[in-house]
Amino acid sequence: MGLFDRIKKAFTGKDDSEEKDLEKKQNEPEKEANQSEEPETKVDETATDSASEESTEVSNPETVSKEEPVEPEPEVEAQPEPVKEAPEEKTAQPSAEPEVEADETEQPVEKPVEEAKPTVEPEKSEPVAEIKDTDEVLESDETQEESVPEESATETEEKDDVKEYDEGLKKSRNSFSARFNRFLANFRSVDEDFFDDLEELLIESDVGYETAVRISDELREEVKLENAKKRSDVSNVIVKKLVDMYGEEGKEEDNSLKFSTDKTPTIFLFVGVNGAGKTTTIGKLAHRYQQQGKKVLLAAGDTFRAGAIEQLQEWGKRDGVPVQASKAHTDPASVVYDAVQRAIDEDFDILLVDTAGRLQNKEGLMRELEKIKRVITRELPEAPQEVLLVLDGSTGQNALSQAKQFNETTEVSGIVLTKLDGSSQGGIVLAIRNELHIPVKLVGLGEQMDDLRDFDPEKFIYGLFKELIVGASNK
Ligand SMILES: Nc1nc2c(ncn2[C@@H]2O[C@H](COP(=O)(O)OP(=O)(O)OP(=O)(O)O)[C@@H](O)[C@H]2O)c(=O)[nH]1
Repeated sequence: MGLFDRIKKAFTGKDDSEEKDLEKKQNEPEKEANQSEEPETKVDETATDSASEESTEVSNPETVSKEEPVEPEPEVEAQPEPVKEAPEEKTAQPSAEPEVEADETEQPVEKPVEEAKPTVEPEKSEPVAEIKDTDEVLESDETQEESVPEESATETEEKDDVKEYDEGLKKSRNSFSARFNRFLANFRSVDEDFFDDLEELLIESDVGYETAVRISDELREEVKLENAKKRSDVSNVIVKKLVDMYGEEGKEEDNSLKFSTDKTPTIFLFVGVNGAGKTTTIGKLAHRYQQQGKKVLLAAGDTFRAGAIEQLQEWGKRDGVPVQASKAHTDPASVVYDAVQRAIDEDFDILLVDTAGRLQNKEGLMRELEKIKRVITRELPEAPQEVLLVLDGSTGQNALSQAKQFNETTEVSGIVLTKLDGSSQGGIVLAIRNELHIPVKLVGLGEQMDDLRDFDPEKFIYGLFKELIVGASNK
């Protein structure tokens, strides 16, 4: 079962693959009859697993004859399908986008404070289902009901997670849904223009140029293969393809954070350009580990900017955790050295290291980050357990090029994608996967302490495509 079917089953209780089988069986005699006239449609070897699995299934003519008659097809030229919660108007962009990498001299970074909390409108009563591991999802509902007499803490967290993804990604979702529906509204037939427009839609959604072309090429085959002609079928094939692709690309990916395997402190080094959200992410993570009863220390390694030290100290106060800091413009490597020593001597569990997002030039910054890393590894050979690159998800392709630059010089082990509660185009996750192969490990879904989540691809995809997935089941 592909990711699309799994997610749909988990959230709607419907299994699209079963419906598909049924439809296939119903259409089989028709196809057989046509085979004598038309050359066989070639199955693209690159087509996704779901499509090829389906296409290889052998239908049983006996079963077919017992099934219900084929539903009448709605008109191709029908009005665009109404899609729930997908307002046509563009959702507001954060008015003050942090100028990444821009000025070399001016310090203050404009912060999109206006975006503070996403306006959490009451969601339509969509049942918040839990996304489980593949195997669990495949289990029957009865099994789950029987074995869960009371809700465990993990389950409550899971539900909170789904809710947070759902609410946090609302703007991104609406923005993508609106584009997608505009695209479908222009749908007349599946021709070259259609695929050109589709490519454009995908590029606008930040999946990256190469990925957009690839998806659109694969869809050419799939639309043909599925014999999709009406708008709802075409829409279904596209959404399914996108969702399955998120799953496909991330199959080998390990999204979990690594911790020290002995008694020495775990060290996470945070890198990324100004305003991406490093300090905020450190503050949120410190809160999380502090709540878990861990002893947390923060290191103010951004000595380039006095404000950055104060900002981290503010978070330290809020979280109730100590901050190792020095005066502005001291060597950040020495601050980090002191912090590592302190973490070892005072038995801290976790040390979170903030770094500068900008120096006079890129080479200087990269050299500084290397030096900081060397200092850490010299003291604790297995540390840092993570070098986390923080990227502002709402900056789209800009985030991707930053990631490429950082990755060339610093060995990045994971990505923190922040501000996904703004109008990001979730496609950036796909672009990062396809072009960088670095796992996203954490996502920022707001500015508050609790608005940080471990990256869960399935919940993310549900948050991003909810209406389209649910809508696809109601076709
Ligand atoms: N909406 C939203 N805002 C965020 C998120 N993460 C960070 N921010 C905001 O982004 C702005 C910049 O965050 P910082 O943590 O200061 O970024 P930084 O990378 O440390 O920047 P420098 O300290 O200048 O290097 C702040 O206003 C944060 O509140 C998020 O997930 N969602």
